[in-house]
Amino acid sequence: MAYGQTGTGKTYTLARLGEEDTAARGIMVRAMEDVLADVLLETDSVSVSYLQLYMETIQDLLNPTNDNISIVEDPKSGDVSLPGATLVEIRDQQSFVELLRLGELHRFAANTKLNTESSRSHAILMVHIKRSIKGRDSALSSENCSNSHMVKMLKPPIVRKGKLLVVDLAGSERIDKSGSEGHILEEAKSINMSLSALGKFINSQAENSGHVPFRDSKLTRLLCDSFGGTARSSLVITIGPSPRHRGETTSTIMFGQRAMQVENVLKLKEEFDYKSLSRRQNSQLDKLIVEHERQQKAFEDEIERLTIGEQSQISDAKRNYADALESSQVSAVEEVADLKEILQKESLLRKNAEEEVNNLKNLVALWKTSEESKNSEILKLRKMLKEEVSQKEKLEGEIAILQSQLLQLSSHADEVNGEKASIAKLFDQVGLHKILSLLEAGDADVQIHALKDVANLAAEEANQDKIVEAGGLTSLLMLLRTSEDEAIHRVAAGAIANLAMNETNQELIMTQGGISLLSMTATNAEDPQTLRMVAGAIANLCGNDKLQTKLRGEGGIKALLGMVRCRHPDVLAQVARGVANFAKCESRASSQGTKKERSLLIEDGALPWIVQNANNEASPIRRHIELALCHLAQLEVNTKDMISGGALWELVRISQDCSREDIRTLAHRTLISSPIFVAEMRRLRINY
Ligand SMILES: Nc1ncnc2c1ncn2[C@@H]1O[C@H](COP(=O)(O)OP(=O)(O)OP(=O)(O)O)[C@@H](O)[C@H]1O
Repeated sequence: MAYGQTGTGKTYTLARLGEEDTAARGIMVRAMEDVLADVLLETDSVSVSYLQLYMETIQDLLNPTNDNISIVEDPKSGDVSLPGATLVEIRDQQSFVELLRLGELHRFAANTKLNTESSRSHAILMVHIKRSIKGRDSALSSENCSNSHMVKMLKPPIVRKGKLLVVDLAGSERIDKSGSEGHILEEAKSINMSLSALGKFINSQAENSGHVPFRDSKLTRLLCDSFGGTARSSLVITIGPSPRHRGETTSTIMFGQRAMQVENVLKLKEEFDYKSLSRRQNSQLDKLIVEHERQQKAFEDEIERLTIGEQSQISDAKRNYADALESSQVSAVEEVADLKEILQKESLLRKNAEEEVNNLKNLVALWKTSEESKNSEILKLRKMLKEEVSQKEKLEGEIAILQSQLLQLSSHADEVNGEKASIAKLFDQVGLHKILSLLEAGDADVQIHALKDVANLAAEEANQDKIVEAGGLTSLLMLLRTSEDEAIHRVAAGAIANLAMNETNQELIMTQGGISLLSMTATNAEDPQTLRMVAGAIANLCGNDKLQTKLRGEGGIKALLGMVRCRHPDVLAQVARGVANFAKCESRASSQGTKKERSLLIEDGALPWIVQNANNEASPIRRHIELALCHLAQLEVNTKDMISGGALWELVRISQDCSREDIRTLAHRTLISSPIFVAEMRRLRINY
């Protein structure tokens, strides 16, 4: 606030704009520069009113038509405000300077109207500064919408306020000195009155008196919250250096001295910013509404989605239930049918079981009735058994005596070696049945002696039928089958060979499996005499026209030919005899027209051995083989094999060199009767 005599530089000090020279800037411009330098656009606001107080009337320098602005005092805080004054928000220094220029222009126009260069009014620049205090109400900016945050939002933000008054007081001068009168006088009185009231106001504050008379003028009413108290106050006093203004100067200095005694206690002014709170709450509410609508929409979508899913599941469950119900009904029907079938089977089984039980009951009854008769029969049988046992003991005694006699006779028979009279005597004395029964004796010596006797008996044709009828053949074959003694095999085979001379016996031997047993014995035997007996038996069988196929089929031919492994001439002679017998039968069958196939001997691979032994040194062998070749040559189907096997040369030799004339003739006749042999001999240039 500038106080001083008219024309001493108050306006110069406060209101100069200093546009051309920054050093000439007044306090108003400099103060605004300081304010704007600290302003934060986000939180702070700076707004300005520019007024003048003239004749106790407050006029708006920013809007001259607004010329009677009333003062409002807050009874609680004591704050003074001018709600009717134009309030312009300042963003930068330039706009403020423009505003000051506009205000000065209006003030200058008023002074001109009054025909004075002097300022006859108090010019008042009011700068309002507000700053929102952050941090204390940070919750208000939260985007969250929880209840706890909502509670915090009810607490309004704080706004810190400041007010700067720059007052260019009208000049103080003594009325008498200025010599004014009329309106000027009234004007001067008004100025003096207000300055006087200001002086009293300052005095009372300087003296710290309980009563501060600020209602005496509008100037003090305007300044009551800005000078002293909680405000910081600065007073510029201006004086005129001329001695003639000594009194004014003294008065001005004394005014200043009093003002210096005013004490002030600075206090921050803060208040709740309910407007900001309301704006923020509205904004927050809008966001909450949007969020709520979004969540509502999401909830409805989720409900719809779940409903669709549930409906799908319900329809699936219904369908599955229907399927399950249908399949369970089908399976139930099938199960009932199965159970019925099982029940029928069980009923049938039960019925059968009941019948079985009845049958068993009947059998038990029968058994009980027949038990007594059986018991008596058992007693009878036991009695018979007892008699049989005593009879058996008696017979065993007889057998022992006979065995003794037999041994004596047998040794005697061996001594006379083949005397038929002795054998016949034996036959008559002992009896065939008893001799055959000794074949089963446990004593090996008795057994072999009995066997030799049977073999000797079988050598005579008269005895053969009797031996067979008495079961001798069966016993002999049994010995081949069961005995492991080769001597027994040899004698038994000899006996069988003797019996095999008879055509009827030959068939019996075959029927009772004799071929297999003889073949088995031939395979296992090593002794040439055993082989000779076996070969002799088979050779006899080979002479039976009816048994050709069966003999060969049961392995008889192979067994016969297999025995040539033993090179003993007696064995080979029997083999050759068998081959000749077999070939003779085939030849006979061929001439009768019952055989047309190739010889079974050739089939079984006998030809090479026959050709090889056709000129054997041993005459029995050679003779049988020569006969065999002649018989084989009788079959036209054998000729090719015989030619390729070298038999033709042997036949030619036989027909020319054989010692027996009948064989020579047979060979010759055979050769010339075969066109194939004739053609081959011609091809080979054999001069025949
Ligand atoms: N320090 C100064 N240097 C130069 N000139 C000055 C100085 N102070 C004031 N003046 C000049 O004196 C004249 C009057 O000054 P100014 O108008 O500021 O006085 P005032 O105290 O405001 O007068 P009033 O009370 O009548 O309005 C002006 O022309 C001004 O330029």
